[in-house]
Amino acid sequence: MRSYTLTAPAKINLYLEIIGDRPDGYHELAMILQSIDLADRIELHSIGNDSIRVRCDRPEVPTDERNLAYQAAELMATQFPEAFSKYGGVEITINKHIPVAAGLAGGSTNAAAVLVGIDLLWNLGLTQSELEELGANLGSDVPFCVAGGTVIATGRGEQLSPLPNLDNIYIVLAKYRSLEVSTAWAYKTYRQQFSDSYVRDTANLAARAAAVHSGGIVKAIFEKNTAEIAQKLHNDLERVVLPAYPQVLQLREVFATQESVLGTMMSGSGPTVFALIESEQQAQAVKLKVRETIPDEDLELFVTRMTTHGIQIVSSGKD
Ligand SMILES: C[C@](O)(CO)[C@H](O)COP(=O)(O)OP(=O)(O)OC[C@H]1O[C@@H](n2ccc(N)nc2=O)[C@H](O)[C@@H]1O
Ligand SMILES: Nc1ncnc2c1ncn2[C@@H]1O[C@H](COP(=O)(O)OP(=O)(O)OP(=O)(O)O)[C@@H](O)[C@H]1O
Repeated sequence: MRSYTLTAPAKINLYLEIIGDRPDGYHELAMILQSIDLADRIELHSIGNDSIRVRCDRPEVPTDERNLAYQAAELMATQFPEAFSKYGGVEITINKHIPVAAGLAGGSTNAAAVLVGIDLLWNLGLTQSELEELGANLGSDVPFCVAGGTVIATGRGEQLSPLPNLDNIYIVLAKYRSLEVSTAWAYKTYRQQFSDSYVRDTANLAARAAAVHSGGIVKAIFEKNTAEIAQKLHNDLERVVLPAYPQVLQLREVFATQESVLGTMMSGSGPTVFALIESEQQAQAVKLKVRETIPDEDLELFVTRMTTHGIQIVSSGKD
């Protein structure tokens, strides 16, 4: 039986602008997504029957069909029934390092790793864009998780165009373990409160989304100007999440007062807040300072950095 081990990195949103609503109930977005060097480890084993099994070292993560990795395997089985019956089922073991329900695309990146891994296990030879297209059926962040790196994402998040890769920028992440924010709630509340500012003329949506291409942060990314990138961070969802979750607002404020923090923002629909920092040493010092300021054990802090890659294969085997 064959097996693959892959790493599945988390993402942060350097930019998230809500442009309008869509007939499918989702929102039209202009985002810049960035892979970070904090990754789950996913093992895939072919098993000799037609079942899909998921195991995870975090008890709070469901291992049944609610798990996005399970859904990814099920999607592959449905799309490629001949390969499924030829190679048999799959056992997926997830070692979590990415905080759960954090706005860091933890489930989405696990699903992306399963798509990439099953493509290999079943010798399907799918292209990256075919894998991204399959991923869009599972969630808006999944296509980006297949691609990785530094990317502009438009549509509902699934239309990707690559940017020059960023790396060597350090990040401190802060998340309260027990705090979860529903993504659906965040978008719904935004729509209720701020839909006046939406672009109503759908013909203009693409033009408005493209405006981000020439926007300040994209220019800063092309110039690899870290301080400028950090100044241009933006997330519309902060407008609904910060007032509703004072702890998230406090993290933003604590990061903003640290001298070596170049910029700080909430990632996705939260509740994780990140800070961009020039060096690892400074990032470690910021982590210590935040810990001192908020000595709450519920607060998780991570030092990580931007990375240029998405899903990576660590090893393969036959048993
Ligand atoms: C907040 C982000 O993580 C930023 O990258 C994404 O926009 C959300 O990505 P995701 O969790 O993969 O989202 P999905 O699983 O597709 O959708 C979760 C819920 O978020 C809302 N949603 C999501 C994406 C989008 N463009 N518009 C939306 O309104 C929908 O209510 C949906 O029911
Ligand atoms: N493989 C998975 N890993 C983590 N959570 C999962 C997974 N599959 C399903 N879930 C469920 O999805 C919910 C959201 O978890 P996840 O870590 O994906 O959130 P997130 O980082 O906020 O995602 P996103 O940034 O894409 O909105 C959790 O409450 C969990 O029960």
